[in-house]
Amino acid sequence: GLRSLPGCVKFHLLKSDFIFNQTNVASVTPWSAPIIWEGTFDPILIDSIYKQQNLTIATTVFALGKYTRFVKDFLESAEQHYFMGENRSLTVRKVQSFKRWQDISMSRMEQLEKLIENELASEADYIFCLDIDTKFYGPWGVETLGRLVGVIHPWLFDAPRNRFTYERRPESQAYIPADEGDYYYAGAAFGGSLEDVHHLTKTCREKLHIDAANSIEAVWQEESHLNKYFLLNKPSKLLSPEYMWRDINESAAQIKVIRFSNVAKNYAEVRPNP
Ligand SMILES: CC(=O)N[C@H]1[C@@H](OP(=O)(O)OP(=O)(O)OC[C@H]2O[C@@H](n3ccc(=O)[nH]c3=O)[C@H](O)[C@@H]2O)O[C@H](CO)[C@H](O)[C@@H]1O
Ligand SMILES: [Mn+2]
Repeated sequence: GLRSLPGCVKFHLLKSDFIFNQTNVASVTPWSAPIIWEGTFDPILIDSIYKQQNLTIATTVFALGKYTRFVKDFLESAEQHYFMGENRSLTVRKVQSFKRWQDISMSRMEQLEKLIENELASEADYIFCLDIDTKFYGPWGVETLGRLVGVIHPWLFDAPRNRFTYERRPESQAYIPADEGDYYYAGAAFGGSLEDVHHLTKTCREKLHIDAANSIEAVWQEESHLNKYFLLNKPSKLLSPEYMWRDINESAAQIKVIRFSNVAKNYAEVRPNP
């Protein structure tokens, strides 16, 4: 039997298949936040834990101009894969639009900040803010919930840090120096508690306004500011690129399941400006 020695740690080996499925990807950040990949969680167990909490999850998408064409597939695929089997309701509202797609994309931060303040903070427990030129192909469930959640960008998940497309001009509020940064996060999906996402959107809105006043626009608009925010405010959970993939027809060895993906689009045709 085991002798109990002073200062001796007993290891309990809890062996279960799903823990050992995924071997070639990091499933934890250097600040000890989980990175969610297929095989790092038991969907049935985690469902049963969250079921008892009776949570409400708000999800926002913007569809302005020709991007309304993406709404149908987004919603129909969400019905099938996004928090499967739960009650849903849909609210549509008019928002201000802009002439440049960059302004539409960036303005989401301020619109979200106000929407959370005025309504969602009292109505939901968690929120996800997603791009509309997207579609669900696999399960997205309670394993994604956390205080502050970022998604690793599908183009840069296996790239070295020096290739990350952070804003590199010190004049911008989104500036990240060459030797800093943890991951490159997608602008197309982020989430968390209403309080944390409110702080995120408020901070990004403030920084976007300062940049605008200084006549500088970050290289990837609000995505650059989101990356700066996540550098200074570490996400409590990261989602792997399974949760924001490039295109359904592309593959990578690390991606066992595509859950949510960009839809291929003709940029010149769908956007109001280059
Ligand atoms: C995969 C990913 O991380 N995508 C990001 C990337 O390019 P994307 O090419 O994904 O940007 P995009 O053209 O999808 O625009 C972002 C979003 O703005 C909305 N929209 C845009 C234009 C328009 O005419 N009507 C409209 O409704 C719509 O919700 C769209 O999903 O960089 C953008 C900022 O540079 C955003 O951070 C996107 O989230
Ligand atoms: Mn997009």
